[in-house]
Amino acid sequence: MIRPYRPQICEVEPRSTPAPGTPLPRPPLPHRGAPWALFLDVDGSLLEFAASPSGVRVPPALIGLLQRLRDALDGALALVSGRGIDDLDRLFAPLRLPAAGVHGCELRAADGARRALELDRALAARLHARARELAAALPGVRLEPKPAAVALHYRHAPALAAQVHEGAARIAAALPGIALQPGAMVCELKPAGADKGRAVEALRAAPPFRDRTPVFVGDDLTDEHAFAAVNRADGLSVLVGARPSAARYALPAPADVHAWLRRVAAALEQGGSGP
Ligand SMILES: O=P(O)(O)OC[C@H]1O[C@H](O[C@H]2O[C@H](CO)[C@@H](O)[C@H](O)[C@H]2O)[C@H](O)[C@@H](O)[C@@H]1O
Repeated sequence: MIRPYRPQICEVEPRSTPAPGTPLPRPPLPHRGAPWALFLDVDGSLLEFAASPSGVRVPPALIGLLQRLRDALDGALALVSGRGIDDLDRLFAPLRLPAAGVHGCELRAADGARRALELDRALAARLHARARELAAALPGVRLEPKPAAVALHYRHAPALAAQVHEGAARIAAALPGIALQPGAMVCELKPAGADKGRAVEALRAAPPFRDRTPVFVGDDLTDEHAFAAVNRADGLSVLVGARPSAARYALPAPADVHAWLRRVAAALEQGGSGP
């Protein structure tokens, strides 16, 4: 039997500059008097990866847990994803949480107000046409069109990874204003001005996120922008998995994220876990 790889995680306080290869510590629990704002990535962090974007399973208990966290944080809980916000609402129904979608192209504030970075129509048409052509030339590569972006998935054709990245890089080079966003068995093309770090900063500019310690949990390269943003704000950056990262804490897998979030919810409901 092949056992899934579970990186070793140690239980010590983080050092400011861990030596390369040193396991990151597990994240702490909230303390009284230092309220958190929680920002959660979705695929690979809250949800296990699936064969296709529509194949993911949201455990029913996760919906209840997110609801508890939102209430205990006075609303300061947001999803920050490469998926569009409508897709997030469908997955996490009946919740409609504050969110950043499509790597920060879409934002929904706590009061429900939405804004979106829109691509020029002609540019969007060229982007989608070039991405369709590339996917058609690479059997097994699947196209996921999104508002203002496009994802080229090669989970079903891993041998084509290099061709997908090279083809996507050619598209980005030909279309000013479009940038590459590599991810888990995927290469995405998105507006150059959008990333998850800016999305977290935009959400933090308004209540209930403002003046709270930002805590970001993510697994992928797109999440590095958000790790950097919360590190700048003296927040907590939590990597799901094990790889070189700007994150200062780590958890091995989504199941461990759920377990930690349950402890966070319990600590918040009891008024914080310490002085
Ligand atoms: O920022 P995230 O919430 O982590 O979203 C990143 C991308 O996630 C989805 O793709 C990934 O998950 C799929 C389902 O498990 C998997 O099949 C795929 O290989 C992964 O790359 C989503 O489809 C993308 O739109 C998101 O950008």
